[in-house]
Formats: sequence, structure tokens, C-alpha cells
Amino acid sequence: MHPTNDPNLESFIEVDQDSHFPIQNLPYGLASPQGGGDNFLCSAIGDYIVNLAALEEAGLFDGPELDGKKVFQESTLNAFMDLGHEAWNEARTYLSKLLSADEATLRDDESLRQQVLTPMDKVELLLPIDIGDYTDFYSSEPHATNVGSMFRDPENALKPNWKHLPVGYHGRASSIVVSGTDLHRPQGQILPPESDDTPIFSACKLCDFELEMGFVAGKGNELGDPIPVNKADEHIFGLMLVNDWSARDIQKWEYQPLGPFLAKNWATSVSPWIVSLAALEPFRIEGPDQDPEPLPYLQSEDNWTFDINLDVFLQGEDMDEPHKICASNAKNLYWNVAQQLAHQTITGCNVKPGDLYASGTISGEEESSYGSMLELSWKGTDPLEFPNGEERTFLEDGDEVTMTGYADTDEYRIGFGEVTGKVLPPKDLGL
Ligand SMILES: O=C(O)/C=C/C(=O)CC(=O)CC(=O)O
Ligand SMILES: [Ca+2]
Ligand SMILES: [Mg+2]
Repeated sequence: MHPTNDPNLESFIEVDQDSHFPIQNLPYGLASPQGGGDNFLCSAIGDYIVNLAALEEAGLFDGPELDGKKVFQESTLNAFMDLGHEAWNEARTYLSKLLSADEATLRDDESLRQQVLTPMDKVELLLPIDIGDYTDFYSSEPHATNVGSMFRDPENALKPNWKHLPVGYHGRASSIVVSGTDLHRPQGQILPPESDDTPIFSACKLCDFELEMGFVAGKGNELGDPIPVNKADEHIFGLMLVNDWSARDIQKWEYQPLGPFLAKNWATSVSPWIVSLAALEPFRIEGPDQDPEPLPYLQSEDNWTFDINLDVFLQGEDMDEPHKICASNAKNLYWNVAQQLAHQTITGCNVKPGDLYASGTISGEEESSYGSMLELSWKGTDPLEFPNGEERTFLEDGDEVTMTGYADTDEYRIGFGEVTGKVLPPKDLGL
């Protein structure tokens, strides 16, 4: 085990047992101080934000990879990600040491601590990466089976390609927003119930979320040179929570034969934190049996996956608190991130630092682990009931959806924080 993952490692900063941010995590983000001042790239420990720009400025990242670099003075993580996995590991090792209980450099320097540590509730967290391209896969078998059954044919829910390749589509990067951004219900073409072929213009009536995880590409590849599946780790910087908001009625009418288009381009929300692959290393578990055996370019050594708990909460305007409506896990994915990246690039397609690759909706076998309203309410036929007597088939105006994710051991928890967003009423477009 890498020393930065040692469960016995402790920081001089107190961290609650159930905090998402023990010293073994050290996620990456971008903070904006509430009282004004410049944004800065950061990490987190317990209830504190760690200013990476200040640590760099103080010359404390002085290893062979990072010495003299100014990557943390930037307004996104892209330049740092472009340095590659050896630089990421060096930053993690140095940060882990600086924050550890038996290292005096930061612990005993009051003025440096003032510059570097800020209570988390004194900053706003922004999107820490510049996302050039966004791909969304479709990699959970229960989800693909459920959607295939509802949209097409329950007898042939999975298309013949599904177990041979990680099905995906190219999404829209410009509308990716950070947690806390509220969104207007989208409008567009939908089919009214009385027609099979003549659409109307309407606000979306079947507004949905999708529980997903995304990985962020770090170092890219040259056009023409695929990333081999067992080298994918070196190109994946870390993981985020993703809510791929979806307009199911727009989708149902527009999607054939090229796949989702406007149904999913109006917003995709992500957590402000990127958790590194290095921090998730202890949570790699054996993946599902893949039968038929994938083609060689998709054969991932040890066929691993991640064990990460994922929960979804919904709070309507008249509800006193958020209610858990889904408990799923990243291990419900059939295809892992290495296979997804190998597949994305096998044609020679190049990826760039900051590209986002979402997993697809992560549903498990149990109804309580379905990762979308479409599945939870079974296309609106089986409403969810809430303690205040309200029901939901799809999202209503004012509904706030919050997703959270964490991997657990007995000793500590590696969390992603949360991704949250509220559905606002449709804008008046004067149409
Ligand atoms: O099966 C379909 O027609 C499309 C299903 C989806 O909603 C695509 C999608 O966003 C992938 C996913 O989240 O799993
Ligand atoms: Ca999706
Ligand atoms: Mg989207």
C-alpha cells in the first residue's frame, strides 16, 4: 500500500470519522473566498480548504516533478493534469506529508497556516477544470436493461453490441455546471399523448436526473495513438460525481437513430471535488464477470472496478428535509473506466486534459438502487411516495436533487462531497 493511503496516517488537523476528507483523500478543487479575493486551486482536509497556490508559492512542492512549476497559480487544474501521473503522485505525497501530524513545516508555522488553511464554509467551490469534451457512457447493465425495456423491447432490452463495447455518445461540455447551480426546466419538442408523429412545443414534463460518476482525463494522447487499456490509469486524473439531467419526453421523440441530443444538453452537474485514482486505490475490487469475453483491446487486467457508495436525495419545496430515494454503488458498472478510455481512443481519437467521461446512470438490481426517476417510477406508472404525502413520478419545479458518494473502510471514508441542483420553472421564451 502506498504510504499516502495508510489508514493509520493522521493529520494535525482534526478530522471526524465520517468526514469525506481525511488525510487519505486530498481531493482537488477550486475555491472562491467569500469575502472577495482571488480564486485558488485547493484540496480539502476535514472542514478546511488547503490553498495549493499558497503552498506552491512558498516553494513547498520542491520535488523533481514540480519544483519551479507554477501549475497551482492557474485558474483550473488543466496545466497540473497535463504534467502526468508522476507529477500527480508527487503532489499527493508532498501534500500528505505537509498535512501529517508529525510534520512541523505547516503545523508549527502560524502565519503559513493562516495563508494555507481556510474553513470550508468561508469559500464557494467552483468548477476546477476546463472541460473541452464530454462523453457519456451507458455502462450499468441494470440501467440499460431497464431503459431498453421501457423505450423499446423488454425481450431484447440490451442491443447486441452492449456486452461487446461500452456504448456511449458525445455529450455537451459547454453546459456542465458545478454543484449548487440551479436550472430552468428545458423546453422543446415533445409528442403529446394523442399523437404518434406530430410534436408540440412544450416545457419538458418528464424531467429527470441520472446518477453517474465521471472520470477526468489527465494527460492526453496524440491523435492516432490509442491509450492501451492497461495504461489507462496513467491518463485518468480522478473521479467526480455527475448528475446527467435528462428530459425524457424530448429524448423519446428525438433520439432515434442518433441517440440523445437536446434531452441532455441543457445541463450536467458535477461535484466540485475530483478524487484522485490514487486515493481510490484501496477501493478497487474485482469487477463483474464479463461474458462474452471482450476483444483484446478491452481486456482489463484483473477486471477491476470501484466500490463507492452512491446515494440520491430529493427535497421538494414543501418537504422539510431531503429524502433518500436511491442507494447505489459504482460496482454496478459492467465496464470500468480503463475499458471506457481504451474504447474512446481505439480509433486514434485523442483525449485532452480536463475531458470528462461519465459512466452512464448507475443502477443496481434492486429497485431501491435505480439511478433515475424514469426507473424509480417505472416510466411514471409507479410514483414514489414521500412522508408529507406528496408523490413524484418525475421532477417538479422546486425539486432539489442531491447526490453524494463515498468509499468506506472501518478506519476512514473517502468522499466526493455532493452534487446538488434545483429544477426552476421554465423561462418565459415568449413563444
Ligand atoms: O437507451 C436509450 O435509448 C438511452 C438511454 C439514456 O438515457 C442514455 C444515457 O444518458 C446513458 C446513461 O446515462 O446510462
Ligand atoms: Ca447519462
Ligand atoms: Mg448532459
